[in-house]
Formats: sequence, C-alpha cells, structure tokens
Amino acid sequence: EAGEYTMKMHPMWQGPLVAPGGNRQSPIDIRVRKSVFDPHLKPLTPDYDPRTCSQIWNNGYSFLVEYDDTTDKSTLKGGPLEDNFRLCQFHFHWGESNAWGSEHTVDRRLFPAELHMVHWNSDKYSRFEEAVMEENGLAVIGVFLKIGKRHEGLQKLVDVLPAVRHKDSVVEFTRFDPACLLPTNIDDYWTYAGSLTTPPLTEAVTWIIMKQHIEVSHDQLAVFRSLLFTSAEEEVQKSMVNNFRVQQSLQGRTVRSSFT
Ligand SMILES: NS(=O)(=O)c1ccc(O)c(NC(=O)NCCc2ccccn2)c1
Ligand SMILES: [Zn+2]
Repeated sequence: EAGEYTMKMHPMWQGPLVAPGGNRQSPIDIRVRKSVFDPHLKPLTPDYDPRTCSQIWNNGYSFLVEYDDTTDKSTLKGGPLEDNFRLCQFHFHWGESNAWGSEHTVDRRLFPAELHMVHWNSDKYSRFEEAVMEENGLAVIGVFLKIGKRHEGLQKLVDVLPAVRHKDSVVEFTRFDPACLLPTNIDDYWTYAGSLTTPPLTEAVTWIIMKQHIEVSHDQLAVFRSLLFTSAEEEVQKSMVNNFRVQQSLQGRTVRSSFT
C-alpha cells in the first residue's frame, strides 16, 4: 500500500517536507475519477534534436542528462502550454526496490521509477535560472517506468552510468534522442500546476504526466541503484535510492486530463 512507502525519502536531503507557505507543491497523487477532462487541451508537440545532448552528471540527488538550451533546437509546445519551452535536462527518481520509487502516483499506485523531462519558457525568459523562479517558467513531462522488457534506447544511457557513479562526476554524452523515452501514446496525459520536487521547491512547474508508462528491464533499473549520493572522497558511500519527495496535498487544485 502506498502509505507505508511514501514516507521514505532522500536520506541526504534534510530539506522541508512542505515548502513554507506553498499551496501548489509537487508531487501529488492523481485521483483519476477527480480529474476533469478538458477538450481544449491540444496535442503535445515535442521536437527534440539529439545533437543538443551534451553531458550526463551526478548532482548528488539523481543523474541528469543535459541538453544545450542556448537555442530553440529541442523544444516542447502544445498540450496545456501557451508558450514555447526549451528542453534543458532529464533525470529520474527511483526506489531501493521495484515496489516504489515514483514521485507521482495514480490512484495511490506506485511505480518503480519516474522520468522527468525538464523544459523552461523561452518565450518569456532568457535562461533556466530565471524561469525557475516564475509561475509559468517550467514544463516538466513525467513518465512512469514499469519493470518489463529491456528498453533498447535507454541502454546507451545505462552503459555510461558507472562513469558517473559518484556525486559531482560528469561525462560527455552526445546524440541521445530523449524522444525515445516517451511512451508511444503522448496524447493521453494529466496536467496540473505544481512545483519542483526538490529544493528550491519553487512553484514554477506546469506538470504533464503521461498516462502510458514505458518499460525497462529489472537489470537496467538495478544499474540506477548502483549510483551513489556521495562523492569519491567521502568515507561512507551511500547508494542513490529513494530519491523521491513525499506527496503533497492538492489544496484545491484541479488535475485536468486530455482524455475521457
Ligand atoms: N524533480 S523536478 O521537479 O522535475 C526538478 C526539475 C528541475 C530542477 O532543477 C529541480 N531541482 C534542482 O535541480 N535542484 C538543485 C539540485 C538539488 C536537488 C535536490 C536537493 C537540493 N538541490 C527539480
Ligand atoms: Zn524530478
């Protein structure tokens, strides 16, 4: 049952469980029957150029695959978004076991991991650091991962993870097409106004959570768990697992769905 698992959180992150004064915090449980179909929601149109992929690094909380966001080469439009958003990075959250790990849940259902593809509003702001402080600054696509068949596209990423085992390690990583991590159906999603799920917890995010999950193999996810929260110098090494935040209250927000 979800309750007993969601209390586990990032052991290194002694941050606030709830942002002081926050009324649109993330993650949340998506109550399917309480979501409201919005016929005006448009199809989502991601348009990514794999050549903008630059590096992968361990920031001590997750591993991030970073994209060159100095031009409008990898963008996201449509769906609930009014403006053009630029892809800057993607990362994951996962558990120590396959029983939990996702940040969002669907009717309390937990998934072993969750992908976040992070974009910032390049129509209104000139860089991520600026957009992250503004309420229409970010758009994050969330995709649930399930254990099943091996994900061929993910393997290129899994193969390089040992090179970023420790916090602050970075390696060059190029020509990775993030679109390969999206589910086949991206027309069915939930969307709501929320926040970053890690500090600075700013309430800047339009969340777009895909209804359809992707599958990765048990062994692929096991490699995520071989990463460490700690840097090479630290004497006690801590496995990078359970790097998800506890769920936050909806506080009157409506979750819209693009499907009936
Ligand atoms: N998890 S999330 O909401 O998609 C998200 C997206 C973009 C972000 O920059 C962040 N947060 C982030 O990068 N925080 C700086 C690093 C960090 C991560 C965790 C705790 C403290 N500091 C979270
Ligand atoms: Zn995240």
